[in-house]
Amino acid sequence: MLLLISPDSVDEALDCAKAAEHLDIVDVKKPDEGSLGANFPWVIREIREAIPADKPVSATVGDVPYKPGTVAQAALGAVVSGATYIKVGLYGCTTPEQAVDVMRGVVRAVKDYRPDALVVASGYADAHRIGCVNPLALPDIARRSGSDAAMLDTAVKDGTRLFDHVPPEVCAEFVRRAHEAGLLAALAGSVKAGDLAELTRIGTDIVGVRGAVCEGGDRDAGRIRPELVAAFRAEMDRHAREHAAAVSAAS
Ligand SMILES: O=C[C@H](O)COP(=O)(O)O
Repeated sequence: MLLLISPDSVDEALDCAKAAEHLDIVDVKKPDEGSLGANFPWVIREIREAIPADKPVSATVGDVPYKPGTVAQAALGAVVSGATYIKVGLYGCTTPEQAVDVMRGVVRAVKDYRPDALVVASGYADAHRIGCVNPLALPDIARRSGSDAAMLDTAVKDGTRLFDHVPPEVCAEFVRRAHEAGLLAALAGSVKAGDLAELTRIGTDIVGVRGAVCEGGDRDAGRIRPELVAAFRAEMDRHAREHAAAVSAAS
């Protein structure tokens, strides 16, 4: 499982860089503009320059409306700025057809510019609170649009978590559908170290985290701490070892 960490500024990304050996993807966002709020192009560029070249930079394009042209242009901005994971939060899409429309535009805009960049179609575990597409529709939306990954995060950061809205067995079905479609499955939403056993067991490819690696567990007032990133990674590695041992004992 890969660890994606979301700094909100160049300063925080520099703290991520201090823990670079413990993380896999640096995800640029602007949390004060929403769960998948988009940051400025120059921030993406500066963060790309600040972190080791072997660590991919991801950028969120926003909690987007159903405006395929606008979103495709924003996604191009993210990839031109140096991100190679382009994450789109399908906030304003109320049907899978609308979501596929948006993501097809993004895939074309991104891959015409940089064919090796990965496009991530993100829905929300708490979709019922905001009226957007159902979490389990995401793998098919990602497949139909030519995206590379399906993701879930939470839209409302009020302390409720991924598993509060989409229980582990439903997340397992999400991962199963994503893999069946040949996609990566990414999960986030106030994930804590205590969720890692389940996330590992169900075969999650990427776990996205912010609050759990911020001081005081506070994604807004706290700042990402390198030692918390290292501790979270140690827990991930422990669960990976335990899971591998259990699988081999059962076979
Ligand atoms: O993509 C990951 C998100 O930034 C997760 O943030 P969170 O762990 O604070 O919900």
